[in-house]
Amino acid sequence: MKGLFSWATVVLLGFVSLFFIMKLFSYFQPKPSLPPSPMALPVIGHFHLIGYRVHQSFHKLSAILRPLFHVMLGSVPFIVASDAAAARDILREHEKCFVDRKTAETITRTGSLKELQWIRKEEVRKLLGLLYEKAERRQEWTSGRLLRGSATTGDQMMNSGGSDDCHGHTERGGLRRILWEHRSAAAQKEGRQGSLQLRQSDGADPRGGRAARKENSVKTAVAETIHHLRDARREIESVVGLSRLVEESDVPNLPLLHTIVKETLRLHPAFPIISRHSNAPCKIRGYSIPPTPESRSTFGFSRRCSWSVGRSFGVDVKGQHFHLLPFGTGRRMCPGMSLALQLIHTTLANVMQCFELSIVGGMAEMTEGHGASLPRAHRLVGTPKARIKFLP
Ligand code: HEM
Repeated sequence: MKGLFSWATVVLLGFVSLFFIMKLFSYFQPKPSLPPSPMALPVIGHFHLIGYRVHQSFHKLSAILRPLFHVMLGSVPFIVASDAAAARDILREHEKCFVDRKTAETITRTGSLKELQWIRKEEVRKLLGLLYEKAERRQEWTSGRLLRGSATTGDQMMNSGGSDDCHGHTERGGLRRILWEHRSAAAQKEGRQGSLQLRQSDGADPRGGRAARKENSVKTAVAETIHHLRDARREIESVVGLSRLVEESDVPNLPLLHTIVKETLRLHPAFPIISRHSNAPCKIRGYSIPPTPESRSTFGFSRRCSWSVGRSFGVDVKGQHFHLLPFGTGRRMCPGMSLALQLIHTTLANVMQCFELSIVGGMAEMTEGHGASLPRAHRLVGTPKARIKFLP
């Protein structure tokens, strides 16, 4: 028993001295000067400061530590940029260091968007058909259930056009086929730019992720729009009239609709945190950023502008203005942006044109839920009343 006790003491002393020797070594190693951070706890780092809604936790920290700070998620440093200038430094000035992300490859070609317009039209009509049905039966509608169909359009476009299945459940359909055909050629190219781009996407289920993002944006836009329906509808009626449905080609002539969508993306970004890995050491604002996982939050700076119905506030959502980056920017920005914007605008315009929507309870509850694609915490439940009937 006595021998066992002395062995345990020797092992324990060994571990303690190893710990102190390692500490001593690390003390003399040159350290990168990371941006400031709040007080960290041993082992867990800053996990105790991060809540369910990670972007909101970053936003709170950025009120004290803006514009650039770091948090330790366990032993992993996360650099967070929380204003437009810092985001610009990272995403434009040092873009080459932050183009990395993990896993699956995806490809996009701008021409395909036009070719596959029929799918989007079909999906929007399906949604309108469902709403007409609900209106006739005087049933309530739940945004989640109604929009699930249209949210799969992106996925259909990725797949459709395959030789044996027009809705393309084959690996070589549609954009996926284009990806297949061009992957090897594109991989050999040095500059991966132009209308054909080789990209990587994050997440274990990228298709589910982007469908959810678009679906959430349409739902939130519907909820936001309900407050500004009358003006938006007047605009649609003066531009398109009452004899036909709004088409994609009408969208550029509907500035109020654009403002509503833009404001929705600003107030409720479908993707509030965009994370990139740094693939090379770089210096930003005097801080040394090591080649480790890095992240920035669009949340802090995307809510600065004020709601302005009726006029666009001169900021675009296509990655040019670092105040508002719902689709990211640069080489790794969202390749589904044009598709998502087309769908959000036309779906919203068609719903506004055809239906009078009222929300059960009177007001839309806009509290944020949690999840990477930021769903709303409460479902939007309402009652549709048909204004004009276009479908048979
Ligand atoms: C409202 C809808 C959407 C929003 C707000 C959105 C937002 C984003 C954002 C912020 C990124 C990261 C960009 C960056 O790091 O700079 C991204 C990446 C991506 N998005 Fe979207 N997205 C939407 C819809 C879609 C759709 C419909 C598709 C496909 C059909 C799509 C496909 C992708 C892919 C493949 C990536 C990864 C790109 C890469 O890593 O290079 N997204 N998206």
